[in-house]
Amino acid sequence: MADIDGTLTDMRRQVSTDAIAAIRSLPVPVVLASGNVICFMRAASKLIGASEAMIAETGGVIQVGYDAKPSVLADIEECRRAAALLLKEFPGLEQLDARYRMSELAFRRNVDLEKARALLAKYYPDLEIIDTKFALHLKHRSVNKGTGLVEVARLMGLRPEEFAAVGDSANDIHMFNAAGMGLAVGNATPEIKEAADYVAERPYGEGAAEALYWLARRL
Ligand SMILES: O=C(O)COP(=O)(O)O
Ligand SMILES: [Mg+2]
Repeated sequence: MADIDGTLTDMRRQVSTDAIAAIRSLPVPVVLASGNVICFMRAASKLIGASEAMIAETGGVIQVGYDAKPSVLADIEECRRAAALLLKEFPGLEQLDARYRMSELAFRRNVDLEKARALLAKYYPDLEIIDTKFALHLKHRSVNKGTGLVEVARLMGLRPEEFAAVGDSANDIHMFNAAGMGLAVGNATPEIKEAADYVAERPYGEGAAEALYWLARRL
């Protein structure tokens, strides 16, 4: 399982050719797991050479098979109602690729996160806001990359513990917990490094390649 932004990419979201080469060299399928929308994931998986199983919208959407129908695992309507409240309270808040989202909503990181979280806790306790360092995600607490991994593993006929996960930030913690092994890139947050079995010395895609080659030596 590989996170995309901040793990295979740099902060400009440009993918690392080192990370792509490492993914293609692995003798096991690589499932991309991201906060990105499913149409982006489908194209990214194909171009990178990852498997046909994908986790999008931080576990809210999964798809196994490029031409399969995506499974939407959380109801976006409650997120829409909460977003209307947040947009009223924080007029500068900017939504990201709203048209393509099916289970959660994403925003640019230009809001007072603590105030937004306090408002959400009061009116929408089943929702949370996750900061990935690339975007804020307004999502159901019931789904995450860990629940996505459990479901994708089931569909692939594998156990979640048979997976290793590589990631960088807050929305990767549940997949670290569900997978058998967690690998952090050098730029990962302290929380992710703490939860990892291996912490790469190098950051971003170079760190992902380093971690994946370390993993390959143990397969
Ligand atoms: O969509 C984001 O904000 C981050 O995406 P990621 O899960 O690939 O890091
Ligand atoms: Mg990331």
